[in-house]
Amino acid sequence: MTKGTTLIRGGWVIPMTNRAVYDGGAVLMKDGVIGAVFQKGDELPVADEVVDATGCVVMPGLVNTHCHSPMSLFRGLADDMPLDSWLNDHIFPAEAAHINPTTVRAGALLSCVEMLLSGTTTVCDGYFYEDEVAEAVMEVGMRAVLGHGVIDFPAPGVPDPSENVAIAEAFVERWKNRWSLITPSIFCHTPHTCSEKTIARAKEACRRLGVLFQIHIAETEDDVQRMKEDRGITPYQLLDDLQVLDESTLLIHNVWMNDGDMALMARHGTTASHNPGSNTKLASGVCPASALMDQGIHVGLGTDGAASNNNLDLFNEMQTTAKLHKAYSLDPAAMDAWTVLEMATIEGAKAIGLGGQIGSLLPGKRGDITIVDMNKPHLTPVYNPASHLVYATTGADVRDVFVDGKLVVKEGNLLSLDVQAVMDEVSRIAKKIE
Ligand SMILES: CSC[C@H]1O[C@@H](n2cnc3c(O)ncnc32)[C@H](O)[C@@H]1O
Ligand SMILES: [Zn+2]
Repeated sequence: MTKGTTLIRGGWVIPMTNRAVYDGGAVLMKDGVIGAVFQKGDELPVADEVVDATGCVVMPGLVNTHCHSPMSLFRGLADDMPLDSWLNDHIFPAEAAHINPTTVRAGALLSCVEMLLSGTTTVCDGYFYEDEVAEAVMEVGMRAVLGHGVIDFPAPGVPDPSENVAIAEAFVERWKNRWSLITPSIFCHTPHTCSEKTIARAKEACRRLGVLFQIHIAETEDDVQRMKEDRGITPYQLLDDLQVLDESTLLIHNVWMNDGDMALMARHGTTASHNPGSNTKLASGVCPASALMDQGIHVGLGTDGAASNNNLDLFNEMQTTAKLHKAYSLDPAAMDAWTVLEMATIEGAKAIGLGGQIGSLLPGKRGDITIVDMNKPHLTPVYNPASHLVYATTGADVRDVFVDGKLVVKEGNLLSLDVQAVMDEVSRIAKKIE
């Protein structure tokens, strides 16, 4: 099923343009774009294709605001340890030994398959050999913001760090107008592993090319302590001094921050990615996501890579988000289901610069739609579909997925490629890694 007109009818339509559920509603797509959303009783148009979504939720495709898609290669390789040893003793050595264009492509394909099958239609990614990630994204048929990695030591595909920003810039030039579903970007690793000069040059390139700048920040207490000891400022003050904070900068993690840091983000319109699965597994801490949103900051949800999560299921991430913040604040009303659903859809889309294109079923936006089957024992009965999406659904409940109006997952099966072959290739590579 490709473009033309498609009518998805029946079920609970949750457009995320407001906090409404249209029981027995319908959605019309025309030429890959949302044409109209109907409520029960509205006269429905004739369409080329009709999808019966009775017993299902029809919602915008989920938006994963932070991932390193090739890292599914390292899923389960190093668990139950803090970020510092996970990264320095296990992941960086594994990357130095095993990351090359072939392995990046295989890992990225596997991650894209996992994300699409679990209802995520857009991912904001960052890694090395990002051209290979882009090729994988195109092959599978997903939407993505892809950041080429920048770090001030030798990295996969970037043996000479003095060329890191130039290589990232060339990636952006190559992909800027290549395929409508791919938006290129530049990803600086952290304010510790990139010098002030590197960060400033990378952001200057992003401004000139009109693309998103991404950076991990304040992930652990030690990250912030070291910066305070070395320079007497917080990482946020550093980025402010370097004039990096604006609406096209996505700050990832934001765990150890103070009121002044939040005020800086709010003043500049800087956006945030909240990654509770990774932050809890690495015991990094809890991002003050509610306080950020109270300041008007757009906060999206991210899985981070599968090596620190260890899955890429945004339904799982939504549940973690809601429960973590309730337990942490001792307030059961904190992070209610609608707030979390907004983070996984419209707020995430805004956070990565795609708020005008995706994240809700507003007429004129691209046709990225996830259909979730509620006819399951663990989703019965249905009083409130929004509640089920956050507290009871898993990615395995996703039935159909459309990206840009094209059906890519049908009845739980990926249409674009052979999933077993993708899994086999990653298992083959993993034999050399262990
Ligand atoms: C330039 S981004 C790719 C780079 O980042 C590493 N990475 C993956 N997850 C994390 C994390 O949570 N904190 C810091 N760095 C991370 C990844 O291994 C790549 O080397
Ligand atoms: Zn990350």
